[in-house]
Amino acid sequence: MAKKVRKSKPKTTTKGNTFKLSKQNKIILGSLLMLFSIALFFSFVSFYFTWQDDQSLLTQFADRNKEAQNLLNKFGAGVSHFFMYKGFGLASLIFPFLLFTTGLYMFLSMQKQGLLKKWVWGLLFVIWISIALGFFAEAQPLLGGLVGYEMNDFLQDYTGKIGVFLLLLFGLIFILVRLFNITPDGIAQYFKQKSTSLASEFEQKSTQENTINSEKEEEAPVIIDTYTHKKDIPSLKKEESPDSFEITPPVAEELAIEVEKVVEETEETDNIANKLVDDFGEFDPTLELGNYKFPTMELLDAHGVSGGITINQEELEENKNKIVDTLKNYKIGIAQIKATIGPTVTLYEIVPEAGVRISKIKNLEDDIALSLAALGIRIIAPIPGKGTIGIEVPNKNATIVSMRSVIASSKFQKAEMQLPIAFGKTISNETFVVDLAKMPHLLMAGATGQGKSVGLNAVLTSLLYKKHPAEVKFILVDPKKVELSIYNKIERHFLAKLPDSEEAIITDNAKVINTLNSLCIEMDNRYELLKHAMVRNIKEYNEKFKSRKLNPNDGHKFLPYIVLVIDEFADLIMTAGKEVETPIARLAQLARAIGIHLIIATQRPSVNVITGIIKANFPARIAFRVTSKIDSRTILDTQGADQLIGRGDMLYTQGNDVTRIQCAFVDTPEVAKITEYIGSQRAYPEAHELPEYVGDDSGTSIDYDIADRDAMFRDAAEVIVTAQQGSASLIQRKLKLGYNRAGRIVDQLEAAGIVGPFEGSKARQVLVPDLVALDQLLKNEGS
Ligand SMILES: Nc1ncnc2c1ncn2[C@@H]1O[C@H](COP(=O)(O)OP(=O)(O)OP(=O)(O)O)[C@@H](O)[C@H]1O
Repeated sequence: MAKKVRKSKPKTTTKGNTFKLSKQNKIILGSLLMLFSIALFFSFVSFYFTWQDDQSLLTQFADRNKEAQNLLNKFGAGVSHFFMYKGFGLASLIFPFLLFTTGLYMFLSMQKQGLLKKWVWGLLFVIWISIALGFFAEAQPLLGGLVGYEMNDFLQDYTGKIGVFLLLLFGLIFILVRLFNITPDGIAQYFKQKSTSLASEFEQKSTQENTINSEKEEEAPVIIDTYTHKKDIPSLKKEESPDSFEITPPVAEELAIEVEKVVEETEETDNIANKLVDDFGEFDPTLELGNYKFPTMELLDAHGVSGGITINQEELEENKNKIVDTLKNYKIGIAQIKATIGPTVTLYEIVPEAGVRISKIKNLEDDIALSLAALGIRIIAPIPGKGTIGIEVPNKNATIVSMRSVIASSKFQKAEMQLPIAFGKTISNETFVVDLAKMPHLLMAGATGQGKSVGLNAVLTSLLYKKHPAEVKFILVDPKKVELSIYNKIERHFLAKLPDSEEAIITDNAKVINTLNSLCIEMDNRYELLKHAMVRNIKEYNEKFKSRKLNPNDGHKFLPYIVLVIDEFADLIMTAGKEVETPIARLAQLARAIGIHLIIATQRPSVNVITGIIKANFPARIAFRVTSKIDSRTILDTQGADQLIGRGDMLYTQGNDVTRIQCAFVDTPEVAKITEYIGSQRAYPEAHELPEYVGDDSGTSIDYDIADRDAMFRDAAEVIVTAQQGSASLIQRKLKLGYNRAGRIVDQLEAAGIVGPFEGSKARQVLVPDLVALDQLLKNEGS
């Protein structure tokens, strides 16, 4: 990981409009500015003494024989002439100071907030001084420069000398009040303070004198009354002692309170993260395959469709008449009729005459369909949110919606989604794009030969066109063994698999169970990471990781989305039943936040395949044509899928609304070309590895044979003894093992007498004090 960090090239990054420099560049630029400002300062100062001599030189810069008197020679003479003579005169001296400060800010990487203020005030000063000098030292135009002279000239033309004077005075007041915070109150306060301090000084002096006097008086002889024997205490007693002198504090009103600005402390982790981002730029997960090229549009076929949909006027008229006549038979008058032509069906929207109840039309749905005598008619009464009645009539010549056209659509290209999928086109010919991450899982059903596999390919193709291999991984389950095998070529780019499996595409049902359980472990691990990172979902987690706020040494890493595709779910449920259903249900319930999404396709949408628990967790569903109304209800909870015309004609629902879509068509050779294109590029060393899962049948008996011990047994024992903490998660982390395997090793450690028995939530006690004792124990065991 550290390697990757070092590799990340950009020293400067542009993020939005902010321009960030690396620390080294700041030092370089800062020192350049400081040195330049010093050069400017010297040339400006020497300009005052040399300008007359150098004036003739200004037109002869190219002549190398001529030398200027300015300390910085021709450069100094030229720049100074520009700034001082043609510019602001003496006030130009402020520029080197501003530049020097800017350089210093950069050099020390200080916060930039105060700098802008300095520049604004600096420029105001420059203008004010230049005008003021132009006004008061009219005889010496060099002091105010050309700007000062011209501005004075201009202002005097309009306001006269007095006007300019008043304007200058106002400028001075403005600067004094705003910049130095000098107010009449402040001045009064200042004099008051002065007078009080003078008074107290005076008092102090007089106190000193008093004490001297009293000392003197104390020395005076005490006169004792011979009659009363009372000491005649000198009159001093009656006088107030100087100690009782009261200093009246200034009245609160007169005190101007100055509020110190609270400087917000920034969190240290942020600082470190910001520094890392400054130095290395944001973490780029795609860097390892930095040269990866997304598949091009040429790989997809247009399927003979060049333009949009052709409108067959005759057909439109014919269908309209049929609808009007049919409805007339049922005594339903039509006030208005409108047609929207889609790729496979045309939607006729009808506004019935006033007084016709929509429920009447709804009841006649089947009869109307029969009268229209066409396959695939669907009546929507009323169209949700419109109050019209829709009758979908299939076009005589359906237009194929090519994958190329939907991928090329700006809706898909501009989609700012996490996992955008272009399914096809709606009835109004709009490209239909949805976010798989929002679904968050998808159920697809349809009778055989109606377009499921094409639909799955459309989903996968959409993701391949939009996502980098670092961002998404697929787990493909294909019991039919042939449908998804073309994706083998992108194994090391886009596929994820179990550690020891050879094939990345899973065709064996037993392996599916292991994979699903492994995904559950991955889910738990990811939740653990999210918890430590204190974020709620994968998007926030990855953003935090990219901005280098999460330390890879704590196990944090960039998390790709994982999309699990199961092509024939019915087959799986029939053979594995609960063993498959339980992890699927768990994943479906919990995996959405951590970026694991399921796509399940099935031919047989019966209730024992799509069980209640699965349905409850798959709100997004797609139905291709099915054979019965019951099947349609099983998938969509409504009928309609039985009236589709097949060949990619589908209904999509994500909650209540049902949308009719013509699925985009992508043929197997096209997919092969895409996978070939991706597969021929540089890849990761191997497919993305899922956590290891060892099935329960491997047994967890406590009587382990020494020979049956796990290969990592000794390493695990050393980890446990060194840390003196008997926990499976420690082994898991340190040795990068799956949860189950680590659990099994802990059992073996218990059997070997290295750790104590299970103690509930507490870690097990470690019975071996150190590595020497462990070595001894294992040696004795062997002998
Ligand atoms: N979107 C589409 N546009 C045009 N034709 C399509 C579309 N989808 C499918 N078809 C046609 O239907 C045929 C069967 O499609 P597909 O192989 O996807 O069916 P399926 O439902 O997966 O069948 P099975 O379950 O037997 O595998 C395709 O070969 C193609 O000719």
